[in-house]
Amino acid sequence: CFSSGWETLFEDLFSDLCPILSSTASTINDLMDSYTLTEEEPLITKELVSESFRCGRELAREAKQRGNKLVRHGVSLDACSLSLLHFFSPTLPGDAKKASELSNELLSATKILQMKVCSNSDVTPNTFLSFLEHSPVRPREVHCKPVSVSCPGSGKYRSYDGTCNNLLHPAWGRRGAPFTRITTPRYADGIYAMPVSRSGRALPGARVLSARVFAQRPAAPSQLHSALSMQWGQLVTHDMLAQVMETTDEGGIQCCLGDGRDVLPQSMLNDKCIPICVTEDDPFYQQHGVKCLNFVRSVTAPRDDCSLGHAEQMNTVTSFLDGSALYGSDPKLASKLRSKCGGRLKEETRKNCKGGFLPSVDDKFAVCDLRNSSEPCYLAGDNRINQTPTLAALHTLLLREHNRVADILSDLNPLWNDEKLFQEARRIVVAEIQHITYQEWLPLNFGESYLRYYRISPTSLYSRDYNEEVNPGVINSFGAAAFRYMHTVVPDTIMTCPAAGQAAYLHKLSDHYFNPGLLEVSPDSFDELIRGSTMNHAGEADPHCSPEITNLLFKSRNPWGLDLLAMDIQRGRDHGIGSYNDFREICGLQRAKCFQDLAGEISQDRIGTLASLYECVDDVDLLVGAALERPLVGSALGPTLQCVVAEQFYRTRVGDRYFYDNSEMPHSFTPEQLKELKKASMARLICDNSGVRRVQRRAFELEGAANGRHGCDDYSAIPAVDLTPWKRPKFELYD
Ligand code: HEM
Ligand SMILES: [Ca+2]
Repeated sequence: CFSSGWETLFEDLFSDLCPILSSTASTINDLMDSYTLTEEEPLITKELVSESFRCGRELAREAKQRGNKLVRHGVSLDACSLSLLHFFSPTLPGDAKKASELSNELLSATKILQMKVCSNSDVTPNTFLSFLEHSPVRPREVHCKPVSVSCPGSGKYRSYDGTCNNLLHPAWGRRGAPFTRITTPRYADGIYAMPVSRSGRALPGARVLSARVFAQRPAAPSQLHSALSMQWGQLVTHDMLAQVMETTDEGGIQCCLGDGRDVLPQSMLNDKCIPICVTEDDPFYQQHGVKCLNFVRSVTAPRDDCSLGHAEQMNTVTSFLDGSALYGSDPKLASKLRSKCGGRLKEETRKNCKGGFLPSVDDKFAVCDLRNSSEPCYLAGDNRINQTPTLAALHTLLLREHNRVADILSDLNPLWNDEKLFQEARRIVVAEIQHITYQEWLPLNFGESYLRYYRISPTSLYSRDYNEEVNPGVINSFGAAAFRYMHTVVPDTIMTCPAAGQAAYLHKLSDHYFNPGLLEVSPDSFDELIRGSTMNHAGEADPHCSPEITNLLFKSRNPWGLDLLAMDIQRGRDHGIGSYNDFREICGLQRAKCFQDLAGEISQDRIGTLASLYECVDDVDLLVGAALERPLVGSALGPTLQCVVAEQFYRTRVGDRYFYDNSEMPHSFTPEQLKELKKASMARLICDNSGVRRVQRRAFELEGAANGRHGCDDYSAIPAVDLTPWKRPKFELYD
């Protein structure tokens, strides 16, 4: 198939996989020359698959070496670049890095095989990919780990990395798993190339969409939700998913000239770069002469069986809502976070402060944006911990809760050792996180009656809904599009409030990215920050965002920053998320044939905006189209986003064997214990773990006539979880 006209195939290959790899063309030529097919042979032979894999491996390795070489020649993010902050959080552990490299090899192999097969027959690229989905093709040379997960032990407690939750499919939901999908991906070549419009032309730029759709009006404050509700949402996100960007062995990848003046020339561009272009008439960036925002593709993961096929991105944390942001998603980090005494997590004490603080990270300047080394920078189970002070404060609250629970358990059962105390405290805190999320946070944000109707929130004391056929893995479109709509509720300020009745301070969010110093300005700072988040308004859930995130994200000391909404749109494309129309269809709405068909869900002026930006209704990105839908009653979301978000939280509950209210499992809580756990609330977490003494009963909602403040000692208003049911008979060590 490569004997005639294959030079043009290589042009395609290079533009899709490694656009600037022309230097390696000769290597590929040699490799391809060895391909010959006879009429009698089947279209995809074992030899052909092996050759494609060998060739794909070669290509991927050359691309990697080229990336490293570019860095050695000075194409790298400099130490004070704000784009570097975007890379602060994600670092890939060794095993994940290996998996990502294998995935790049498999993707290149798939591309080569596709080109080979399609140019040699009348098979279309899409038919080829459907064939691969239905009859997995796996190169013999590949060695896959996940298939060999073994599950020893009684399994009373969750593993750290999520393996063995599902005994039939022990790899489901694990750290490092590929995201799952509910629609066909929209890659231009069906495999990995960035999507284009129906006509084949480029889609509208992500920044143009962000500026025209999301930033065209100032964001309004919510009249119902407190900033704490937004913060819990981000914590839930960080528990369930983390995509990380590709890096070279030397560090973050640079795609723009240092000061954002332009995209790097092709010859200097890493093939994982997908920079966000800024137009000359940009309402904000034009005054700073910025034309390029650094952006890099997400790390991909091989399929569980290492077969060929389209790209699937890697979830680097456990998909379960299992406290992994607090405890870590891998045993090594989990062990580092433990004090190994009394079942406690490591904490640091501060002069004149009663409560503990998260431990300090080893290399503060590598992950925080500090002025000097005396400022705090924390270590937690999730490496995005230092992104904002309110996120760090919520982590601290949970750390304190774990240690509080461990201390009480230790008093109740003095013979329990560190391991038993730790695992039981972890089990209780994870149950509290699940309860607060499913009974308090989800209903408030997405509508109580809807969630009950679709059995997303459990209704009776125990539930018997665990289903081992339900994959708890995070759906790609949930993480790379739908749930990111909640970026619209990020307020532009952080509030600290000395005490009820005293004047509160508002701090600009953009002055505090990657610097959690606000927690420790004075001995009362932590309490002031927690009190402030219960009093500050979240943003309204409408398609308008704060400039603090659309112009000034991670700005550090610069006059401009990144644009989170543009990043969300670009990320959706990077992950090949299906179009808005694809999702309308699977969510039970009519597929629109023209823009006007959207009128049932989207107002006329917003349809006009979409039509002015996109060539064709099929081109509309999921996040952009769905964000413009009228919200459902009681929910922040319109029908399409609601469908994706609800599907995810259904899977997260029903696909988790350890979900806190599952009955009839060896690890189920007793009825007395479960009744206590169901008293957990955000307000009680605050009361038990901070110096805040008065708080509204429903802390995710602002204080109001129907949600007055109560003293923390008012246990009928803010019930406490009584841990007495965990007391075991004196001589029973472990059950
Ligand atoms: C101050 C508040 C927040 C900031 C600064 C922030 C920032 C970010 C950043 C920088 C990313 C990565 C973008 C990329 O590279 O693609 C991200 C991803 C994401 N955010 Fe937020 N976010 C905030 C709040 C929230 C909230 C409240 C939610 C939901 C309730 C949320 C949901 C998500 C989701 C689902 C992702 C994708 C995560 C992943 O794939 O790793 N974020 N956010
Ligand atoms: Ca998790």
